[in-house]
Amino acid sequence: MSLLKIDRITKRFGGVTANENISFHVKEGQILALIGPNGAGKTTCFNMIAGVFPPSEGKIYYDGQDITGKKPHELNAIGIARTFQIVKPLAKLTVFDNLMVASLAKSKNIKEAQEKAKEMLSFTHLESLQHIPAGQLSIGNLKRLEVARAIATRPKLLLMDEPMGGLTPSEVDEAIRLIHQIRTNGTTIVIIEHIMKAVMAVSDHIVVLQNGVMIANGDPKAVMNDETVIKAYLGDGYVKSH
Ligand SMILES: Nc1ncnc2c1ncn2[C@@H]1O[C@H](COP(=O)(O)OP(=O)(O)OP(=O)(O)O)[C@@H](O)[C@H]1O
Repeated sequence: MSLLKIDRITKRFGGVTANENISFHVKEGQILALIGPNGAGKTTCFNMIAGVFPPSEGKIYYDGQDITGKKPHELNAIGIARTFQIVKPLAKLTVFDNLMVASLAKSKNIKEAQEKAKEMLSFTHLESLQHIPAGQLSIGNLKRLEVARAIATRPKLLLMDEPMGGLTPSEVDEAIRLIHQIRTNGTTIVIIEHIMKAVMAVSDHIVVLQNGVMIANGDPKAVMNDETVIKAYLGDGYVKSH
């Protein structure tokens, strides 16, 4: 069953058409990667799903419900969470308190929120850093905190905007493991990512955008071997996988 269905969405900013007539769906329990060159329209598409702004045309359905034009807090309440490309923690609060703030957004029960915050610390391997102000974390740990904050609200659908940007190769491997674990725990994921190794390691399905238009949509191997995708995105030096 589809958890998320994007139905012919278009977004115009004045004279710029950032997304044009885009349709795809994400099955429950799957990971869909949204890829494409800089300026392709990936973040615009995310912003519409996350309720930052509505599409100019088209509809978005979540769990069978029309959510077009709903606000981020309304979407959060029905199980949609998001991580940002530029991570913005509450810099002066400790790692633990950042997770408390996130947990309390869902449950007003302090004990329950503390339990959830501890569970998220352990899940993202941040226990040893829990008393440190979030502003002092490395990029890798900040990205982990960002994921922990998003999943503390127990989402059914998690939108991840470039979770691996700026990570070292071993941190990328760690992030891949974390994403698999989140999916195993029952969360469906849509991820924007530029690191192709990570995209291939996590995704069940890939959608490729270029200049606001969807140029491919399908199984990762088939998409990566598609001539249009290779030309548009991967470059002539890319070697097909078989
Ligand atoms: N708020 C806005 N107002 C005007 N134009 C915008 C706005 N947001 C995005 N655009 C334009 O829409 C197009 C798509 O941008 P978008 O940020 O969605 O691409 P992207 O694929 O996420 O790129 P990147 O990989 O660099 O983050 C670009 O031409 C961008 O300049």
